[in-house]
Amino acid sequence: MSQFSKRSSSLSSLSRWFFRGQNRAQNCRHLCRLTESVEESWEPMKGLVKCSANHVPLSPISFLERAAKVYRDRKSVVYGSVKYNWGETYIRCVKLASALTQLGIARGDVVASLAANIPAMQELHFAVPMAGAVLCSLNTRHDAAMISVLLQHSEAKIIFVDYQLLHIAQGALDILAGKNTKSPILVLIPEFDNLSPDDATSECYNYKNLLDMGHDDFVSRHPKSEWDPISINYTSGTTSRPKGVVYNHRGAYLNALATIFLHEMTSMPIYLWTVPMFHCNGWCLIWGLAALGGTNICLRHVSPKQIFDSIVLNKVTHMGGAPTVLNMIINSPPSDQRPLPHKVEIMTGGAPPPPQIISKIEELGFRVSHLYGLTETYGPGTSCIWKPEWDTLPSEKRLELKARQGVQHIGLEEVDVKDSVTMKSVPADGMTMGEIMFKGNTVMSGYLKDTKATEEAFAGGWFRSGDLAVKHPDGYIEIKDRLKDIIISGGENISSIEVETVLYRHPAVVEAAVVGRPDNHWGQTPCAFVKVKEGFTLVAQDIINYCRDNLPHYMAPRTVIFEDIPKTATGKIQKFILREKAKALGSLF
Ligand SMILES: Nc1ncnc2c1ncn2[C@@H]1O[C@H](COP(=O)(O)OP(=O)(O)OP(=O)(O)O)[C@@H](O)[C@H]1O
Repeated sequence: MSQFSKRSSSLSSLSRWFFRGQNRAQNCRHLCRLTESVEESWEPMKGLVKCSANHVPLSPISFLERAAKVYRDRKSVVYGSVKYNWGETYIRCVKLASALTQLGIARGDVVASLAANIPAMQELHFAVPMAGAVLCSLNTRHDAAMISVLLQHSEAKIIFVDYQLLHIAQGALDILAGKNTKSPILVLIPEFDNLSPDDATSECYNYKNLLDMGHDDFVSRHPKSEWDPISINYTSGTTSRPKGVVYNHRGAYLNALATIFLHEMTSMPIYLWTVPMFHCNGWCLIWGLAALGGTNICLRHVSPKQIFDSIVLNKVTHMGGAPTVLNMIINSPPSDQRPLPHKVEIMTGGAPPPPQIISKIEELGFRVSHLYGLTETYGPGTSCIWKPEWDTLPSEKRLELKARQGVQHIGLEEVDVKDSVTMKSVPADGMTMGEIMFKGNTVMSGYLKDTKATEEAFAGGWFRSGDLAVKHPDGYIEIKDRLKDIIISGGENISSIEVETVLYRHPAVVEAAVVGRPDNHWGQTPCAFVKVKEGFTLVAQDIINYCRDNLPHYMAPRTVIFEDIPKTATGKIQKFILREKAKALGSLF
């Protein structure tokens, strides 16, 4: 029986899971040797030539170069009154790349950014690789201490800083100076190319100067190999300290194309940025939009009113957002909402979307697609591909199907749910749990400077996600929990996602999260954190009774805490904070 079959796991089997990891590094090294010997024995057919005519390392840089010709006069970016077309964006990127090389940036150097969803972020995604360098876009919610750690770890030579985040970056550089560590050069990004007097007198470089410095005949440094790194993305830090995930040009190219397919985008879409551009390079869509000559609509601050206004004003066709963004839209006051002039495709992912949220956002005129992935898979890795025959099913069944994480996208070779010890696929019975594993060209190159973590992640020749799921008879996967989030009570596995789904059905609940509270008798008991809708009053017993009416009793929360729920900048609930709070309560029994 699988280690994670629904009602049979115990705490000891969970720890076995971790300890088997020690053998994984060995498996991984064995696998690499096998691969080498296969390549040695291959002989090419006579007369075939691999040359520049038929082989170019894949890189998203080529999307921009083509867009500058094919979509030259189409808008590439809109940010309030700032508008550039693809011809202008291309020239700006060439000049910026040229300026970076003048500042001494060489192939493989790291250039960091700390900025909101503004046009400079789009430009840096092309200009930095065009200078042969590696972009490290940092989470805008980090504090100075964390930014200093990430700058030191990535060894960034330059950091581009949004003027609104200057104090954070400056604080980080002060910390580095205090440690006698070499600081990166700071380049200030003002709100507009016209500098304010304050910006002009600042001692650091600024974005405008750099553009002026750059030459428009600079020849881009395309990658020598498509395996060359293009970006470093630190994970969200939802469960632990952020890890530096390295992407290469080939993976970025393929995932950008796969993601535009997932969004069902056709030529020249209009995309509203509510997904942070720093998160997995905007799920690789910054590059993907260039492939289609799309328009990037930038918003500095995301609010439901701005989203609705922008959709109407800019004729937005597509947008993306974590389930928390969707939840924010549906719970916004009617005065902030506007009737949608057309169907807007909205891609959600990053956390499990409760079916109730999907239902309500669709009532507002959006069409939801659901994707799943990790920073390690360049963002999107699977999608719940919709089948037309499902359209006529009862609403509850349709939502249940759409909340599943689905199947691999075209950029990946395989996604499977496996027993993490035996590496056997779990049966497609919708019941037996295993770990989601990935294989293919859109899996990270590895963790920066962390060989041990990289080997463990790839042990057995698959990338191990740490997410627990079941596989349904139609091959679609459904996440039950993160390995670190599953609650084990009296030897039973409790999926926090299943309990949360029931909580979201309660008419007075806006947001909910469930974690394990340590318990002397049961090991853990479910503890729910609940945010109640304005105008409603609930007591803990209301929630407990509701869950007991809709779930097996052992899954119902024993503790309920009413409060706001902490989230990361990418919209993920910070369960580690909630776990600390639950732990501080002590044992219930
Ligand atoms: N559609 C989805 N449904 C359920 N969970 C999802 C979905 N999309 C993403 N996730 C969750 O998000 C995780 C990936 O998050 P990400 O790579 O952004 O950083 P993180 O894992 O939260 O950070 P850290 O590893 O530092 O804790 C997945 O492993 C999964 O648990």
